[in-house]
Amino acid sequence: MGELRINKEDIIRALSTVEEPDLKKDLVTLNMIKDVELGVGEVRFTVVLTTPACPLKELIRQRCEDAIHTLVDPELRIVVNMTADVTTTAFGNKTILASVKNVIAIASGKGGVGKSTVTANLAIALKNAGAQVGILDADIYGPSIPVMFGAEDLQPTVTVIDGKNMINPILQYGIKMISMGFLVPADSPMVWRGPMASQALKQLMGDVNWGELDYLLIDLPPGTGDVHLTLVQSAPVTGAVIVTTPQKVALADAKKGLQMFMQPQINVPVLGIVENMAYFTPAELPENRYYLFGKGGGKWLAEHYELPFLGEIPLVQGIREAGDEGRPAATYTDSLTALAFQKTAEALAQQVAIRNATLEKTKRVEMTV
Ligand SMILES: Nc1ncnc2c1ncn2[C@@H]1O[C@H](COP(=O)(O)OP(=O)(O)OP(=O)(O)O)[C@@H](O)[C@H]1O
Repeated sequence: MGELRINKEDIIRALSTVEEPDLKKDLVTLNMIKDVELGVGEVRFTVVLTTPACPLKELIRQRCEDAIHTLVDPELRIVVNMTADVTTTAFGNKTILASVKNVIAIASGKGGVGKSTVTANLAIALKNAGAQVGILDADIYGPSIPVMFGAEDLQPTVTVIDGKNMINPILQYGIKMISMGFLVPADSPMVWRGPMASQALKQLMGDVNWGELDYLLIDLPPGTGDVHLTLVQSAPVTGAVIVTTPQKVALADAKKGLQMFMQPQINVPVLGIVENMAYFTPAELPENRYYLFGKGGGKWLAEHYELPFLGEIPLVQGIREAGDEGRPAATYTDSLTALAFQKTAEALAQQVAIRNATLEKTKRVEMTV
């Protein structure tokens, strides 16, 4: 114990044998170990993860403890403080969304597959893990985020910053949010809404006082259209998530959605697929699963395109009711539904971290068309 005269270098050497399972480098090389302090019979240090929603948190902690016990002293008391500093590749000469670390587009090919529901609940799950999260509801054809968060009667306020009018996002359940619904009248004709939508999206990215965010989730309209192009042309998008149901028709449209992001001129990494309404589970029989829309379609799509499968969300009455009540299901943290969203959010945060560690910086898409 104390008389072995352990020093900080011994601890660092031991921790440099612990590999970050996703990033495939050791924790010391990745600069994830901070504040090593030795006391009598005890060592304390901090592990700075790449996301607070890291699904490997406990595994990493265990491996650190094992390495020190094996290589330094089997008796040493170890106190590991796990924190996170969310990574980004978007900083630099970025002017739009300058304080947002990761812009994540949530898309679906087909309408009504639950894209907004998934966006709302992933945001809550990421926030519950400790991240700073915002939602930009860019779904011009049915901006449902305000209703899902019970915010439909709220109006954003404006603050003047450096002589410029900035819109303050609405804060509900710890999520900063803004919606197209606040800017584009829902009853305006479709032909107007198209060009207005692109303009409004630029405004919602550029003129909103977002503050510092780890993740900004953009709820896109279904399909592939002007709003999608405006997004990738105006802001560096970290990656896209495709939401689908297991149904054949939804999968066919989901393919179109993901192919759009994968086009060489657009080249936004697809972070993964979420399968919503994967199976029906009655509240009174949570063990029973009924595959109403077919089984495993989302997983198949992910495998086919060699993309990560982020998770499956059951079809449950509670999710629909929570959405209608204005309080997303993931806020009821002890439910099975919240667990499904938590797992999916962790898988998403993990893919963002891997993407930031391995791929090149996000760029705005330059297009001449
Ligand atoms: N897993 C689920 N379980 C139960 N109901 C769900 C689930 N996912 C979505 N819903 C319900 O399905 C309806 C459509 O969902 P949502 O509005 O999220 O879809 P969307 O894909 O965003 O639609 P849009 O085409 O309007 O953009 C909503 O009433 C929602 O509450």
